[in-house]
Amino acid sequence: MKLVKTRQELADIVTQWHRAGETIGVVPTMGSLHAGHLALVKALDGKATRRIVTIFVNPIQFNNPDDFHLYPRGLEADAALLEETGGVDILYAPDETQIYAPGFSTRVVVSGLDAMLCGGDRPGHFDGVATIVTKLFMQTRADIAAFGEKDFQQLCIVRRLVQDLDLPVSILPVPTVREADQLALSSRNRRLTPVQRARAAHLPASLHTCIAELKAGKNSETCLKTCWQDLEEAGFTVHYLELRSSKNLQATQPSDPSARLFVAASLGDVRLIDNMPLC
Ligand SMILES: Nc1ncnc2c1ncn2[C@@H]1O[C@H](COP(=O)(O)OP(=O)(O)OP(=O)(O)O)[C@@H](O)[C@H]1O
Ligand SMILES: CC(C)(CO)[C@@H](O)C(=O)[O-]
Ligand code: BAL
Repeated sequence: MKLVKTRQELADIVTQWHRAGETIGVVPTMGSLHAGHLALVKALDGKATRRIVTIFVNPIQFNNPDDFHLYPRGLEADAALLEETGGVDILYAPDETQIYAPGFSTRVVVSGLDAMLCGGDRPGHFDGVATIVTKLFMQTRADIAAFGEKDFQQLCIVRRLVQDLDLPVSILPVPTVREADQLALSSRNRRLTPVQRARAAHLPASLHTCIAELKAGKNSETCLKTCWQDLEEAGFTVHYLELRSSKNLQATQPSDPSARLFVAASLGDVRLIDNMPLC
């Protein structure tokens, strides 16, 4: 695996790959890699002949400066994990100068999908995500890109932007990888204290309970209210808990086969998200 830090070096390599008829797969990340990220790399097996993992903690997608400064970072450990796992040709870890030149003022806005759920309590977040993802697609010239279903709204927004801008990349969704207690793996989990980490298991457990009740035909407003209260009793501050369609993220009913339960909730200043389908 080669560590590449400049967009010029990356451009030289991907140009050669394209000339040689290689298919390029990319996994965009913000680092502090875990088994969820490795599952995205693995999902490219048989779909790309060359694989790039990008690591860039993108300042413009953070609405909260503390969240940006406290975001876990560790390039050496990330590089070692990828090297040990194998199958990655390039780790692209640019600094800010390679991404946002002085005077940078363009934003990619996927309107509609960006205002709800995480877009509601992280204003501007998805403009930052759509902008960096578009830039990473251009810089890596990827044919295929893997994204996790843990960040389901992000996945929907990336699909929309690829379709709307005719970008020549296909999007590969990858199911959420979970810990033994069902907590979704996330880089931010590292910021939880041991007590918070133990409590965090309430998040997937409450979603499972809520889904079982919805499927049993109980009133959906009551189920969501009870689930919200359960989470608050477990120490969470709940930002949203909503039933939405996986297809278009619009509000929906439990009888909709595409219905999915979405949650964002914080323990202290660590904000966690999760989502699960009803079917
Ligand atoms: N548990 C997981 N299972 C599958 N994919 C995941 C998981 N966690 C993250 N991903 C995916 O990895 C990619 C990079 O995400 P990112 O680097 O932000 O990691 P993260 O663990 O989601 O961190 P955080 O949510 O704390 O920012 C995204 O496509 C994301 O959906
Ligand atoms: C897609 C992404 C790498 C863009 O910064 C980020 O939002 C993430 O890690 O999910
Ligand atoms: N995993 C999504 C990136 C973020 O929370 O900013």
